[in-house]
This record gives sequence, structure tokens and C-alpha cells, in this order.
Amino acid sequence: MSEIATSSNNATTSSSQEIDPVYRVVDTLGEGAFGEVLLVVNIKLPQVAVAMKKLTTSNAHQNGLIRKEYLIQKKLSDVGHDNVIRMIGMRTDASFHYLFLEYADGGELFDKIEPDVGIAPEIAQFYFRQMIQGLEYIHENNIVHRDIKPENLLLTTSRKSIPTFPFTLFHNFPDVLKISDFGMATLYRNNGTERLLDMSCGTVPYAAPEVCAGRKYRGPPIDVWSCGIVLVAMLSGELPWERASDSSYPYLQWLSSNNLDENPWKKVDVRVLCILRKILTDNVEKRATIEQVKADPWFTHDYGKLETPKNRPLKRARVNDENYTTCTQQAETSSCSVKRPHLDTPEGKSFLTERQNASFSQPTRADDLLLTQHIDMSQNNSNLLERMVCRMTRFCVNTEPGETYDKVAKASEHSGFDVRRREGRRLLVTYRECSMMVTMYAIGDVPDMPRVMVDFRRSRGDGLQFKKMFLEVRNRMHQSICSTGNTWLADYGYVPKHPKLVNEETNGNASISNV
Ligand SMILES: Nc1ncnc2c1ncn2[C@@H]1O[C@H](COP(=O)(O)OP(=O)(O)OP(=O)(O)O)[C@@H](O)[C@H]1O
Repeated sequence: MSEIATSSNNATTSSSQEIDPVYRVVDTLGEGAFGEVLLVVNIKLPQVAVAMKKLTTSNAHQNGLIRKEYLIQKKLSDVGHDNVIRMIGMRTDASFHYLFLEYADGGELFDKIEPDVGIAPEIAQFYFRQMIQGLEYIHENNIVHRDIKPENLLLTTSRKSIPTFPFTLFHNFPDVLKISDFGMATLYRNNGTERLLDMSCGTVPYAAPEVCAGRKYRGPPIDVWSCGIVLVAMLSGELPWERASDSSYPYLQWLSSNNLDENPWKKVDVRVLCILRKILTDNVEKRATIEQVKADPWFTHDYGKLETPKNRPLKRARVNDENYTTCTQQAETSSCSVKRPHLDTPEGKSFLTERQNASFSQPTRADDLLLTQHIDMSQNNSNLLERMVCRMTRFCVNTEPGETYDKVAKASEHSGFDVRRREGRRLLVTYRECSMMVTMYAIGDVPDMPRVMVDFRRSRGDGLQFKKMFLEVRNRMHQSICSTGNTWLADYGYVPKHPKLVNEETNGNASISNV
């Protein structure tokens, strides 16, 4: 067992802090445009974890942007909201700014969305409501986010902080959605006076038409628009258009209601279409406000109660509307509560099975984090918490770890991707603006044959592009893919229980290849 788990539970005194670090970096959670996000845990209280956004202090302009992100996060964290990532503090040294944030241990909402399929309507509604609640709080604080997309909507499995809605639904549902990444956010109102914004920013497929057109725009409506696109992505597993502009045929068709019998619209219920009509309108004056979204019949529709019995997958208790398809499978993806056997990295570092049901808390002593000498940056317990997140972008192969490593590298190169070999038998695979980190884990407890879980994590760039890259590599490796191993991964909650992605029998060319 690692040092982290065997340490005593006593809080460290100030004198020992000067000798030993209290916090240690244990994993890389993501890489952003200006730096990386690391998972940091308290050595003696490993359930105390934070995300540390490490940003390079390269020039005055960049420093100004980081300072702005810090001030915005601070403003939002003073009172705080369950659906907005909280900031704990920031410190700066000669080379970096370190932003300490509440850790979301459930990964990105993006990873719950099955390409071309989406997620069940009641679960989409559950996340959508939380997104709107969080956004309402952000706007009330005079801030507009400007980059709402599933990659910036993080999840935490802690039950303590589940928000209470004016509805009785889902009160046991484990995922809490947290709006994160305030790198594009800005003040849209000052002393009660709203100002028009002009910076073109955000992520193109989620951006409102007025932003795409380069016009001056009002803040809140552009976030509402992005929420509408997120809703389409959740319910259909695809984006409606690449860009909301006159150059996009699907977009123009939507505006004139000419393509409602086509994808993605034909996948959604008529009530969903009604709310989308109110949100995805190019007429900003007519676009639904948050208040109107909250009053919409689909938003308030009662799908029935979801239960989360201990150690069992989620099941929907009752369904009120037969027009809506049931889908317990996706609900299962949210709960990774089965006791798991060990997984080892190729170097033999063990995972600690007994910690998998832990829920994380934030440090009570922020000073421990904010002082430089208290964080061990060596990452020598890399990936300790990896198994906490159930991810779609994994598969099992029946080749030895070393051979698997070479095969993944070759498959990636053959796909035209740039491959960099990294420490710990990891691969950083890049194509254009998008990078993914690939890690191999030997599955320890399966006798007779080698089994390796190949894990792909988006480290930079667009989530859809990442999934395309993942599928490309997976399809090239189809001869090595082990379907019984995939079932095993699904049973233990490492991947969602979804036959299309996990249990394909013959090859990797599942119906998701056109994502
Ligand atoms: N608080 C957190 N808890 C868990 N994971 C996090 C947290 N903050 C960020 N991450 C992970 O790190 C990734 C990058 O973080 P973030 O989006 O804040 O950085 P960024 O530099 O703005 O990235 P991008 O350039 O992709 O917009 C996220 O997509 C997420 O996977």
C-alpha cells in the first residue's frame, strides 16, 4: 500500500510542514491552453484533494488574464454555489501561478455522452437543470462565462453537495455538475449597468450566432445559447452544426424549421424541440432568458424519481411519460461502486482498491496549499485516483503491456498523429490542436492471459476531436481488443456498460465512428 494510505490521520503541525510537504501531486487531470491541471492530495488525509491549475507566467498580458480568472473565481467563490467550481486560493512563484480549485472527481460531462446516442432524457434534464442553476448564479454575480461546453462541465460524485431543486426529483442522484474554467469569463454588468461585449471567444460549435458574426453582443444570452447546444449534444450525441452562421447549411435549415425530420432533431422529443426553439433563436431579444428556461414545460417535467441503492446501479423507479425511452444503462455509467480488483501501471505501481468509494473533501487549512514548500511536485504516486472516474475512452487488449505500448504507438502513427513517448509508458498523441494522453494498465487478477486496459484521456483541445482520435486508434487495434476484458472493465465500473462501445465482439468499427 502506498505511503499516502498508510500515513496517520493527524493533521500536520506547522513545524513539520517546514520539513515534509503536506500536499503531493498525484495525477495530471488535464492540460489547458496555458498550463496543466494537477490533482493534489493531502499526504496524511488522502481524501482531502484539490485540483491545482498551474499556469505559466510568461508575459504581462497573460498575467493579466490569469489575474482576471482569479478575481472572477474569487468573486464566485465568496458565497459559492453547488454548481460552480469553488476556488480555494492562488499563489504565485517566479515561474507559475497556481490556482487551487475544488476537485471534481467524476470527470467531465463530456465523457458521459455516448457519441451519436447521447444520454437518457431524464439524466440530460438532471444535468441541464444544474447547469442552468449554476449559470443563474454566475449571471447574478454580473459575470458571463462565455465558454459553456461539456468539457467545462465537471462532475463530482460527492452526495453531500447535491443541490436542492424546487422539485423532488433525483435527490439521490450522485453526480453534481460544476461549471468550471473561467478563463473566458468577464463582467457584463457594472453598478447595475449592462455593457455590450465584443471579444470573439468561446468554442465555435457552441458559440451564439452574434458571436460567430463578430458583432457586439449581450453577455447572458450567449451563455443560454451554449446551454442549448449542450442540451442537443446530451440528447443526441452530436452537435447540430459546426458554426452558427450563414455559411452553415444545417444551421440555416434549423432557422427555417426545414430539417426537423433529420438528425439530431429527430432524436429528440417534441417538448425538447420546443425549449430548443426558444433557446436556439438568432433573435437575441426573443431568446429565452434563464427565468423562461426554468419555467419551460420540459424543464419542469417530472420524469420520476431515480434511486441510487448502495452498491447497485441506478434504476429509474417510475416513468411518467411513455414517449420517453427508458435508459438505465447510462444511469449505470454514473455509478462506479463495485469493489474493484487491482490495476497496475506497467511499472508495477498498485492502485488502492479500498479507496474507491471515498468521497473527497476540500482542505480546511488553505494555508497549507498556498505556501510553496508544502507541495511535493514529484508526482511519484501518479494516477493513484485514476480509477475513480468511469470513462468511455478505454478498452481492454490481450497483449503484454510492452507490446501494447508499441501497438498503440504504431496505430496512432498510422493514423497520422504525432506520438511522443513519455515517462511511465505513457504516450502523448497529438493531432492539430488536440492532444490525448494514453496510459496502459495491466489488469492484475486475471489468470492465464495478459490483459491490459488502454486508457485515453483528452489533455488538450476539442472533446469531439478527441473522441474521433480515440476511435481511430481503437479501430486500428481491433484485432487485439478483448471483448471479455471489456465486459470485465464494465462490470467493475471502469467503462460504462454500453454494448456499442464496450462489448463489440468482432472488431472496433462500432456505429460511433462518425462522431
Ligand atoms: N477542478 C477540477 N477538478 C477536476 N478536473 C479538473 C478541474 N479543473 C480542470 N480539470 C480538468 O482539466 C481540464 C483542463 O482544465 P481547464 O479547462 O480549466 O483548463 P484550460 O487551460 O482553460 O483548458 P482549455 O484550453 O481546454 O479550455 C478540464 O477539462 C478537466 O478535465
